[in-house]
Amino acid sequence: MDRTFQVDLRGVVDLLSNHLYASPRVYLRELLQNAVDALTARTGGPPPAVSVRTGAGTLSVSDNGIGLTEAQVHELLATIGRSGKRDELGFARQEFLGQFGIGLLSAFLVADEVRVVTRSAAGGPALGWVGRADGTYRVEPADRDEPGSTVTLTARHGCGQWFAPTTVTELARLYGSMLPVPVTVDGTPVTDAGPPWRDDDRPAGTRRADLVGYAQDVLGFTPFDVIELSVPAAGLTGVAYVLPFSANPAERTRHRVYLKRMLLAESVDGLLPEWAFFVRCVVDATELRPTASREALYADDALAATQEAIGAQLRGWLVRLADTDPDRLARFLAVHHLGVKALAVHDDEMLRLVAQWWPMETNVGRITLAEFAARYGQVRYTQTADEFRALAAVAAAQDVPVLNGGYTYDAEIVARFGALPGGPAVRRLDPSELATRFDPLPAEVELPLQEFRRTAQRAVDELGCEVVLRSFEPATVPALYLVDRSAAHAAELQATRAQADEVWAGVLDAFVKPAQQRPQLVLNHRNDLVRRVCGLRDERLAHTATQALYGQALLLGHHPVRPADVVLINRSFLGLLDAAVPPERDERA
Ligand SMILES: Nc1ncnc2c1ncn2[C@@H]1O[C@H](COP(=O)(O)OP(=O)(O)OP(=O)(O)O)[C@@H](O)[C@H]1O
Repeated sequence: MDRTFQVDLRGVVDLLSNHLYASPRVYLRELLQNAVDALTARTGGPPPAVSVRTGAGTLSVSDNGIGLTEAQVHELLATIGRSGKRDELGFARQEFLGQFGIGLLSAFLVADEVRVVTRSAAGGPALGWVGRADGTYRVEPADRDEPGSTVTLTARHGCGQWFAPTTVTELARLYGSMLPVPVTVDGTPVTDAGPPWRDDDRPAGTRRADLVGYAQDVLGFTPFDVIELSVPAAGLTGVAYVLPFSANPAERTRHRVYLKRMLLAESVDGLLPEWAFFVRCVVDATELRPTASREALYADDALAATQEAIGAQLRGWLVRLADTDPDRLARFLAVHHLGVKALAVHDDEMLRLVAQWWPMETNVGRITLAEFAARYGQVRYTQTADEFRALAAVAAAQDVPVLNGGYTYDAEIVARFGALPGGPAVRRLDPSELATRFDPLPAEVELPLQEFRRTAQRAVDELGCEVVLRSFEPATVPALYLVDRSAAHAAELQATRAQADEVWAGVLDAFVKPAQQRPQLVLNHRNDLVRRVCGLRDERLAHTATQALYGQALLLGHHPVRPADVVLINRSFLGLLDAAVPPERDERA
């Protein structure tokens, strides 16, 4: 014989209270929702109304909706998981908020007893249904003249705070302020005229002021701008508020979502594409599905399509702003450039927007990528901010414009900009290419310095570096340490090899090709100090001074400092100190 499952209601209530819902406060939402659904189901009745009343340890929600017949009371109220809001095939019916057939159970989060007095609009007598948290119920005759239902809860011991009039009013307003039927709590209306973005005959200025006012009251900020959203396929309308402050890109922004005008939750995830962290949305949708807890959106194709559609509308706003109000766009970018740049890494249109409007750091001032390309034809950039700091001034003096690609996304954006059809030639600055622009010394200056050059070379030989004497601007820079990129790569391999075991070192050897060029220590003969060092007669001091110049150039360029470099920097520092401090006086003299 087939038997049916038995359900232990205490277990189910525990499941709901501790695992499904985040807070018992949802009980009021479920009651309001049932009342609204009952009104939706009734056609041709009196004007719909929902009234919530608070009493001593009780709360009741009345509607003049469709009501229930005796058969429905047994079938729908007393059967967990049975809902009158599904069609013959068992699908959730579009027009209703409820669908799972478990919402009423949430009343047991705060009450031991739930009493429903109902009279069906289809006729028949009024009935009372009393359900208890222990899983028993009874049906009894009751008094009620008009069709509709009143659900009354009696507070469980210790749950009185959920029945306090101020709490009830607050919750009713939170969940129900946008509902399409009037709701009152103890006679006071809690429903507004509808969503602030509704289409009605308000003058445009008033409508805008309402939208801004809503953000101020409910979200707590004055938006930079308000973008109206509409995604017909999801039955979605609403607004995206552009944040007036910068948001953390790693933190997903959460949005206030209403489903059929009932608040789903105040911080819903997954409504917008990840890059859109510069807005907070408030939306109402009819075609998106809630999860069973009704606190999040169900991640299905409809949600994915909605995400994409909202993303497109935000992009559209940005593009329009660029076309119509560049000053405002500049102000927007000053706050939200990270988000837009993150987008530009994948999206050509945003890439053009950033290139055209976002001023980047260069050694010819802050200018946009587009202007930089237009002015100089080709775009040279550094991969890191350190590299930029070390070389910007020297490159500028050689008339080599360089852009700092060290900020988040900038190097990627520059490289992608070059790859656009018709984009400029783009290349990473190769430091060794700067050296080719430095002036060689005239023969009559160079020749007498041969001896010094050999001494200097010996001083840094063990570090694999080549000493070069040149003359360049700015004269304030005494020495530059320049590594061309293939040399930098070879140096890294060498360092790894030194730490690797034999077998691994053998493998690495296969990759170590002779570097085309060793790193260069370029001494600037235009610099006064360097000229004096070149003229030193004392070979030991010249040796130490060269090592000191090497250390200074290494540190200034933020180059990696190896153990051998540390030893040398130390030695040269002490050596110079030794030369500078007068010797101890001989007391006997
Ligand atoms: N105020 C009411 N008027 C008429 N019928 C009601 C009322 N409240 C509950 N019902 C009936 O009881 C059924 C069960 O309600 P319950 O809230 O448990 O589930 P639901 O609203 O169908 O779905 P969900 O779990 O998604 O809320 C409803 O489908 C509805 O038919």
